[in-house]
Amino acid sequence: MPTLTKIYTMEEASEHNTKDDCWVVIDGKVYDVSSYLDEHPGGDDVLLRATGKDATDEFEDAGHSKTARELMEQYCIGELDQTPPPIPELEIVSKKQDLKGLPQKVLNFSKQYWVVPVTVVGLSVVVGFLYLRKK
Ligand code: HEM
Repeated sequence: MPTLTKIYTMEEASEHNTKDDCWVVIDGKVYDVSSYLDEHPGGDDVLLRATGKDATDEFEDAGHSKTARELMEQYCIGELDQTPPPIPELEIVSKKQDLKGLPQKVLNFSKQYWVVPVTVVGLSVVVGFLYLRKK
């Protein structure tokens, strides 16, 4: 009969981070080492510091023996949820929405872009006319 493996998220596993309730995550597996803390030859402090994250590197760095690896199976309570987090939907911001943030005055001005050149040409005509009349 197949055995059901309990799946935990890293968030769930990291909630167990005290001397009385200590879980560690090593190589995708979750271990409840609460009862092993006092016996651990490497000390309880290293295990407590290894909670709330993937402690695979720390475990491997300590150079654990084959015996240690066999022993740890006793404490395995499940596996880590490895499903990748969903990719957030890209927020498509249309140009129209983008313009919503601009002040109304700027928007109104951009609609009347022709006002500036027309004013310049108009003034030039008036100045030119006055200049010619003076002559
Ligand atoms: C279920 C998990 C674990 C078990 C069963 C376990 C078991 C053991 C055992 C039996 C030893 C004695 C040396 C050996 O036989 O290799 C040991 C040493 C040690 N362990 Fe662990 N360990 C576990 C997790 C960890 C973790 C997560 C870390 C690091 C964050 C760690 C760090 C150490 C250190 C630093 C030593 C001392 C090595 C030395 O003095 O040479 N252990 N462990």
